[in-house]
Amino acid sequence: MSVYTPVPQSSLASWLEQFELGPLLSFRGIAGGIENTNYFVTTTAGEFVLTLFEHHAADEVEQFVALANHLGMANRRHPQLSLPVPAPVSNRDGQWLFCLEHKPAILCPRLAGEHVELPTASHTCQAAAALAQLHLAAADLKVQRPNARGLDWWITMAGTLTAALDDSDMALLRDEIEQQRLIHSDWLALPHGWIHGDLFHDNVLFENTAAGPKLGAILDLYNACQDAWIFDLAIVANDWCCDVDGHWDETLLTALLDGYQSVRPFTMSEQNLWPMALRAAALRFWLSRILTRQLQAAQLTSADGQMAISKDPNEYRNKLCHRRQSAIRQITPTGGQPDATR
Ligand SMILES: Nc1ncnc2c1ncn2[C@@H]1O[C@H](COP(=O)(O)OP(=O)(O)O)[C@@H](O)[C@H]1O
Ligand SMILES: N[C@@H](CCOP(=O)(O)O)C(=O)O
Repeated sequence: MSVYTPVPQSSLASWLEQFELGPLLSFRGIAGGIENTNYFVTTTAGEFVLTLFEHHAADEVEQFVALANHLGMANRRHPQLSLPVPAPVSNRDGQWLFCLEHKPAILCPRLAGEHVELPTASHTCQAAAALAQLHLAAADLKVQRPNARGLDWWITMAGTLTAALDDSDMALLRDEIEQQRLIHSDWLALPHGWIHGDLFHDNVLFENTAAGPKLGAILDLYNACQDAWIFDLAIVANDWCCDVDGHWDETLLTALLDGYQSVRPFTMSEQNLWPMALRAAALRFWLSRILTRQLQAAQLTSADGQMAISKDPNEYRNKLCHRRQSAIRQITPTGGQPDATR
């Protein structure tokens, strides 16, 4: 499980004394995370999630939390929105960012809902609509955070992988980066803003209601940054709407595109660059999964690592190959909005 930093019960109990949350009743590590250490924590005041950031400095955490607070406020101000994002709880002094076991740490309310293993059209449509709402609601947030896993990072990563990849994967990687480089000025002209950056289906919770599934939580804003909005939707498409080899589920893809465009229709330039956005999104997670594997292997050989969930990088290589080979369907039958209206 992905608990990299153990927190002893006595440390947690005394740390919790600074909040108005009553005493610790129970806690347990959360197996599902990849990057950070997470615990479910129960006190007499309710259920919370403790996150210890394994790879982020305190100032980066402040940026994510600024985004979470901004979205949370938009959600409260506009009840028609569906942006349930967890924002941290403050202690008696108003402090919400802490150092626990030498790591930046926050405590958030546990939001309602469960993970969905096999999203349906309803799940996918709601997630896509929420993503478009997130894009619009974050547009007036002043905090800046460029994408640290964009083109420059792909080029740097490729330079480190000559020994790790075979010749055909290396050729694929180099060619894809070159093709992305060629359209980069068009990419920069796309509608941009804050993106979630990692809205995989394991980062969304749904509640079961009498009226059907209802989006309960949007989690893990820790890859949030500024980039092209359709790149964010392409990340969702590649995870929610196809099999591990990249073959589309047309029903889910239609639900995704309809859900997003019910809130924010595409511009012409977004429609044109959608195929390249799908490829860019596949490339980004192929590379980050390779890096995660390498870091986890290094941790285990240094003997201080614990069992961690590691996702298969080749899934995203295969999706990239599929996106390069297949004819990509048009986003809208009637064409996108002129870019001037964005
Ligand atoms: N506020 C929350 N409410 C409910 N569950 C949460 C909350 N935060 C995290 N979780 C649970 O913890 C899991 C891991 O959290 P996540 O932020 O995705 O970690 P990581 O960054 O390590 O991938 C989530 O998939 C979810 O099951
Ligand atoms: N959801 C991602 C993991 C998160 O991305 P990272 O860049 O923070 O490692 C995946 O499934 O690969």
